[in-house]
Amino acid sequence: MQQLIDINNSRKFQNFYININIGLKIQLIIFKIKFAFILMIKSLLFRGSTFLKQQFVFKQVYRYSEKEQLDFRKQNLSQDKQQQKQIGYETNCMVLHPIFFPNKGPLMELYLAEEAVGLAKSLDWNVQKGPYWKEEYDKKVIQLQEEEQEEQQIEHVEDANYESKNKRKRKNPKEDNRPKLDEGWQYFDQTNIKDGDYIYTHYFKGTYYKNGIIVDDQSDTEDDGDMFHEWRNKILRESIAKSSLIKMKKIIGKSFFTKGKLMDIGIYIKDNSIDCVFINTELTPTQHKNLERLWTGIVNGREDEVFFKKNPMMSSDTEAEGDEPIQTSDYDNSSGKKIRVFDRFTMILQIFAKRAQTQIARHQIEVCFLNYLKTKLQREGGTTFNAMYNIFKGDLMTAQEISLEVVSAKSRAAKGKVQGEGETQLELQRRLVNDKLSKLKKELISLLENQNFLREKRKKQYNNVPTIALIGYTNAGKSALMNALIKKDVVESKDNLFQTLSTTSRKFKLISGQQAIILDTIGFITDLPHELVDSFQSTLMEVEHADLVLHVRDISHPHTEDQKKTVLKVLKQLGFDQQFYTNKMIEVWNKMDLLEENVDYQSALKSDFPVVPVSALYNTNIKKLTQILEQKVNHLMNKKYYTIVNPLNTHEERYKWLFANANISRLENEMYDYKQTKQYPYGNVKFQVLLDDVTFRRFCHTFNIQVETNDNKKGMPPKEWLKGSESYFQRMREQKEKEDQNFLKNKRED
Ligand SMILES: Nc1nc2c(ncn2[C@@H]2O[C@H](COP(=O)(O)OP(=O)(O)OP(=O)(O)O)[C@@H](O)[C@H]2O)c(=O)[nH]1
Ligand SMILES: [Mg+2]
Repeated sequence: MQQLIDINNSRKFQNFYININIGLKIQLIIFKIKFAFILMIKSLLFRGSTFLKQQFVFKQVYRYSEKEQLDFRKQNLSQDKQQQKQIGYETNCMVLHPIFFPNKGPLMELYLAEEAVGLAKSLDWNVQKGPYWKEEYDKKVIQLQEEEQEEQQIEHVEDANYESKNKRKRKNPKEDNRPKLDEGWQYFDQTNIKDGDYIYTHYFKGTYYKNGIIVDDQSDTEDDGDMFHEWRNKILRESIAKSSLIKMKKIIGKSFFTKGKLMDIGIYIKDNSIDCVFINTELTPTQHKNLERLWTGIVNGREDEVFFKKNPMMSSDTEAEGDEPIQTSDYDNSSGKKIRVFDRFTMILQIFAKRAQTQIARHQIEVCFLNYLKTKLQREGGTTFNAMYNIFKGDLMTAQEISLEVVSAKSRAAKGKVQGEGETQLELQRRLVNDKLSKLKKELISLLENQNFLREKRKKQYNNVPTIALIGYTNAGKSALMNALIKKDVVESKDNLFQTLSTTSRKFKLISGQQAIILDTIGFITDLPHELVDSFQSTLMEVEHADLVLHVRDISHPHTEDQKKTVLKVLKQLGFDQQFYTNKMIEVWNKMDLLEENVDYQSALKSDFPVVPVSALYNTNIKKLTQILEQKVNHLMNKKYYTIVNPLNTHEERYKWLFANANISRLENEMYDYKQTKQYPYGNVKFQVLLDDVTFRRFCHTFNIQVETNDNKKGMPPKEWLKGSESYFQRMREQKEKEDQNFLKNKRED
């Protein structure tokens, strides 16, 4: 029994034991599952929180509304200005123009140096004289100038009276020996200016009245009238440019300059309290970084730490012993004054970033900046971003955004909150740059599509309104010419490189009263960094669709021919074909008032393109230019004067149709005849009207009317223009014939 009981007990116990065992196992499994679940939830929560945090930070970075984005630059600009005023701080810049072998010739190099000074002035910086004054170089320039003068004198000896005649002519304009000009053309003469003309001068704008100018208050800006401004004073400007020339016998890979030059410049920077150095070439990221570090070191009295003996391990075939400055690894550059270095790209991009107003222009510049930053980050690494951020922080949204995000990521990492993500700072920067780049590119495409759509719509709506685009080298006077043509001060014209950055369009009336649209565009420059060519392309898209293109040239500029070549080269780079130039282009020779000799009209008219010499500042030949525009536009759009006879009873209806559908503002030579005839029982009206043939046919079709056409040659282009394009086609024909002959000859020889 006991056994039984025992057995029972043991069974019970066994059962009990088994039950417990199973329960425990189940509980253990449940516990394990619970544990795993908790772990999963925990990790999910953790990941979620970091994700949320990222999202939050991301949102925090993109917290700017559209309006705030647009206001962003304005705020920064005003803050910068206030800060500058408070501490009386202005940027002291030194320009260096390196001359490599083979150089472009002394005069050209000097001109490029002058242009570099102009770029620095465009940012309103004080430009200091550079440390290099090469007498030998200067002598060459003088020698060349003397040679030129001698050549001119030899030419003039042939006409012994030339000089004296010329002097007399200038003293007494009444006794005019200059060749007579065709009707409408003018020599530049202050006496051409009439009361009521609107005048633009370097220092103010206003209406000419009784030998004086009534100054336009609005034009009287803060810095106007500063005659001692180094950029406006030609002699000062030239001397600064000359002192900035540096002959480069060799280029050092790491630091660009040799050790000796680096020391010289560094000491000069220190002695002259210079804040930044603009080197007019493209620097590699390493050169850029090293130059900043080395000069900052010298300025802060740590030159001994900056240089030490050449490292024997570093071999170099091309560089002389001791030329390469090598930085000590523990060299600390964080305290003291910081010297900034800019190259051509960072300089031009800065100007663009400061000036761009429209949303498209701002997007283009941000994209350009990010593309540049991307390649720099790839080649150099994390520290590049700080250097770039310092330059662009006030002007570019993306620079600000990336910096904010990097800083917040750093602080998160410092608190140990996002450990394990495994993303280094450089990777984070690269990711951010790529993300923002693709986002901005998408936005830019949609903005451009929208612009295209609007342009097409406008084109359909105003299909008979001609578009005239102004293009040309920067500072040639495009904006001044636009103001002169419209007779209003609509765009800012200043003695600054890249004053205009985005395309501005305005309507104005041609001589016949027909409306035209005029476009002011961004100026071109020699050696435009290739990264910026893309942003030029979309800015100039409007030009491609223009009916007529005015190439505005500063004809008084000593390098006007080089500037012309640059403009044509950039146009070619941008994909404009030869057809574009031969059919649409007129050359406007601006600033003729600054020429020492009068324009030789006969030779001007022999040029390949039709030429119109003007002075936008003094309104010389502006009226003639509008006449020429009218003629050329009429020719290109096939517009003619039609003489139309309307029966009097239907005249009102047809008259209204013409005003609504044709681009006209008046009927010409209207003659009412009230005589009742068989053909016109209520009398008739005869008039002339300027129409393109499509509108004319539409008019005939709508009213089923009889017309007499009278080609009175008002809309025909001057003969010289046809000559211009003829000579081009002639040349092309000759070239083709030559090629054919060569081809045949080669074949025969074979
Ligand atoms: N003497 C003289 N100066 C002129 C004439 N036309 C323009 N200028 C001056 O040339 C400078 C540049 O003129 P802008 O109209 O700004 O030139 P731009 O081609 O629009 O220049 P960007 O917009 O910078 O490309 C200004 O200081 C003008 O006053 C002219 O016919 N004669
Ligand atoms: Mg302009």
